[in-house]
Amino acid sequence: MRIDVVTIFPAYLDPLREALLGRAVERGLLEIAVHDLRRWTHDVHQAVDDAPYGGGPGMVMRPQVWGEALDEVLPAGPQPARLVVPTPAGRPFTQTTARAWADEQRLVFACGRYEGIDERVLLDARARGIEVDEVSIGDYVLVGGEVAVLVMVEAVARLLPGVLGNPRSAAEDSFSDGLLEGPSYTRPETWRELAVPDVLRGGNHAAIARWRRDRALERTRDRRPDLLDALPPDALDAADRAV
Ligand SMILES: N#Cc1c(-c2ccc3ccn(Cc4ccc(CN5CCOCC5)cc4)c3c2)n[nH]c1N
Repeated sequence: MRIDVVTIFPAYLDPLREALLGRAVERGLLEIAVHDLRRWTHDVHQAVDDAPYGGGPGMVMRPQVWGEALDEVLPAGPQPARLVVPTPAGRPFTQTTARAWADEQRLVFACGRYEGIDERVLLDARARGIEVDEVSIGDYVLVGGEVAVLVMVEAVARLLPGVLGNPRSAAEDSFSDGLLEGPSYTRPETWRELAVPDVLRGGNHAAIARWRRDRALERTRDRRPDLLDALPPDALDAADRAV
């Protein structure tokens, strides 16, 4: 997979060169290119924004600059590419979204700032046959799209073959069975007079699996009852419903 990110703050994306993602790039499992949007300005001030038509708070990012940038980064023509535009007004970005995008050959992320990008940039991209997803990573307001891109790139990249050391991790993700994962423990057996639950120290794998599912059900019911409501009717058996 190749990922391109267009931003006026390229350094915000430096974390993509670190740790797991950095190693995946070094191993050729993933290509990441970050582009400074100001490269496509032509004025001495490198202006990327202007006042909004119709008035209102803040500034809007100019279509000309974005148009030239995306013409170069995401040229027209038959290519399987998806343009992702983070925005507070976007559809929710979820694990389902991440899984779908993990099958793409190319993802191009457009990081807005100010009050966002002139709508015509998205209309023009769609008119050029490009899939455009406007997505939000959560119900809170950020200052720009860069942090959202870090979140989304990590969520997608960890699903790519070979990126995670243990492929089971992605397969057994929290949300993979529709539930939050329960508590985890490691050595020592007792720490500050707090002991690891006995069941986890025994060898009864069926009992351990049952205990873990019970804790996941309890946690999901307590913290995310909406996930329980979204489960298919046959997702919970009698033992689950007894928790
Ligand atoms: N993903 C994601 C995000 C973002 C996000 C993503 C991309 C950009 C680009 C610019 N911004 C700043 C911004 C703030 C507020 C508003 C709304 N305005 C409407 C008029 O009244 C004032 C407020 C618009 C733009 C961004 C924020 N925030 N939260 C998420 N989950």
